Amino acid sequence: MKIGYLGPEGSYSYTAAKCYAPQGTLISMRGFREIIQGVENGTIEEGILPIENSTEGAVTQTMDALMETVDSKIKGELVLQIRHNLLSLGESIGEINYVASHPQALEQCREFLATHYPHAVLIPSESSSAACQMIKEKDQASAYAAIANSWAGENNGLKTLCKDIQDNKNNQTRFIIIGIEDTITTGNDKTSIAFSFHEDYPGSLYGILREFAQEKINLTRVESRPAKAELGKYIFYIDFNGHGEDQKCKSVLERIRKEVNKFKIFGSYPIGRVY
Ligand SMILES: O=C(O)C(=O)Cc1ccccc1
Repeated sequence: MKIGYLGPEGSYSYTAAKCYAPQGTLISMRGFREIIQGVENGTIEEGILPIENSTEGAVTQTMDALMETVDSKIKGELVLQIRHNLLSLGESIGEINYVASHPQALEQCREFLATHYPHAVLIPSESSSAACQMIKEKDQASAYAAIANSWAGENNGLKTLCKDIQDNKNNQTRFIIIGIEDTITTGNDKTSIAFSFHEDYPGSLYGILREFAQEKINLTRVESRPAKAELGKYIFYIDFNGHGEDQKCKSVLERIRKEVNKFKIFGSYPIGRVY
């Protein structure tokens, strides 16, 4: 099984992919869009993408990329406990002037950085492990630090200057697995959908939420994202307990489809575990 992840090796996505498929063939990729495209054109069978974090909320790049999927669906999920470390080729904490990592990781360590490195220049990178590779090649490498896991650091000859620097000790990221095939009901599933309204009217969103309430279907996540057409237009994202093929969910989805303008079912999948 070929599984695409945001590489290079040692990223948090790599760790998540290892947890999901210890025997899988992991393929390093450069971005979330490439992973989805890879699944859709068959160069990889599955892809793993971070979708939300307990501190920072939605991974908006993934949310937006999901709206563009054609054949691929969410087929699974897992939650990864994430501990960030400050890594450098140098050994002195005081010398650091630049801190590089994936924007999500920089955000999750915002207070730590503001307290200890208020003057450091933050360098957003493609991934935490790409940041490790990049800083070790700098001329004044001891002025650079990366935020990543220690394994990514060791892989690049970096030392761990500071451990557990995430602002919230219980820092968890949920990853989704995308693939092409439909899943079957397991009895412990979740479904992800998105929709938008043609026009704004009182009670539009309430009407949708009421459908779930009436069937006693539990919502596990509600998000909105700009529709990117004009200010004030949104796409709503909802995750709920149940599989789209369960009779109760199926009839709710059919009713919702009639009430909204754009409607997309991202997939139904077994509720994931925490690693
Ligand atoms: O940069 C990485 O290592 C990633 O896999 C993206 C990411 C960053 C921070 C938390 C979860 C995923």
